[in-house]
Amino acid sequence: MRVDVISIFPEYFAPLDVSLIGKARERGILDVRLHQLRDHAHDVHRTVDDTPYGGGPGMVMKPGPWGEAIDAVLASGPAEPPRMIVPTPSGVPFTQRLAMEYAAEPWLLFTPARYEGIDSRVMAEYGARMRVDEVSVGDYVLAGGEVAVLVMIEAVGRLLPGVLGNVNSAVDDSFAPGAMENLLEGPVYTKPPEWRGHEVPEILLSGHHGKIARWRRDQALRRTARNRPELLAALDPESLDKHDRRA
Ligand SMILES: COc1cccc(COC(=O)c2cn[nH]c2)c1
Repeated sequence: MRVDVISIFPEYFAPLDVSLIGKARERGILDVRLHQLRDHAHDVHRTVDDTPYGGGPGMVMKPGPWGEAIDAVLASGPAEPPRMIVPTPSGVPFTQRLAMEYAAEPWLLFTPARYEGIDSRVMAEYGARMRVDEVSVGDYVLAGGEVAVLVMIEAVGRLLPGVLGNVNSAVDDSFAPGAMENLLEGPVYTKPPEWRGHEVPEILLSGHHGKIARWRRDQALRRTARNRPELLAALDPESLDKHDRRA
């Protein structure tokens, strides 16, 4: 997969050189290319923002530099354009399902904004010839979209074949489509069996896989009911068996 990122702070993406994503890049599974937006702002101050039409606080990112930067990326790749992803609080929610959809794409282009956002004509211009998604990683406002891009690249990158050692861990993710979809992960434990007076739940040491699966599902239901009750409401009642209703 090829991933292009245009930003005025390319140094924000240094974390993509380490760990899981770093290794995926070394192994050629992921090809991440960073571009400095200011290289496409040609005034003496390399200005990328200006005051908003219609007034209001803050600054808006100018269309000119973005247009030139995006054109340069498109010209450097295959004829089939990338999916363009604009991180914004005003976007559709970024979910595991969307991460899986992106993981199937050959080419992604991330355009993280600073200030109050990008002149809307940029999305209109490119939306005419490719998929442009405005995506939110949460209901809060960041100073810029760079951190949101790191979140999405990590969530997508870990799904690429060969990136995660244990392929099951991605399939078993909470929020991954399937039996446990929309349930939060329950508690996890490892050695030692007793730590500072805290014991590991007996059931997990029993080797009885049926009971262990049942216990884990109960724990997932309890945690979901406590932390994300709205996810339970979304659960299809059919997917809850008679045991669940008791939990
Ligand atoms: C494109 O317009 C804007 C405007 C304001 C901030 C940002 C940066 O993104 C976020 O703050 C964000 C992304 N998901 N959740 C929060 C982009």
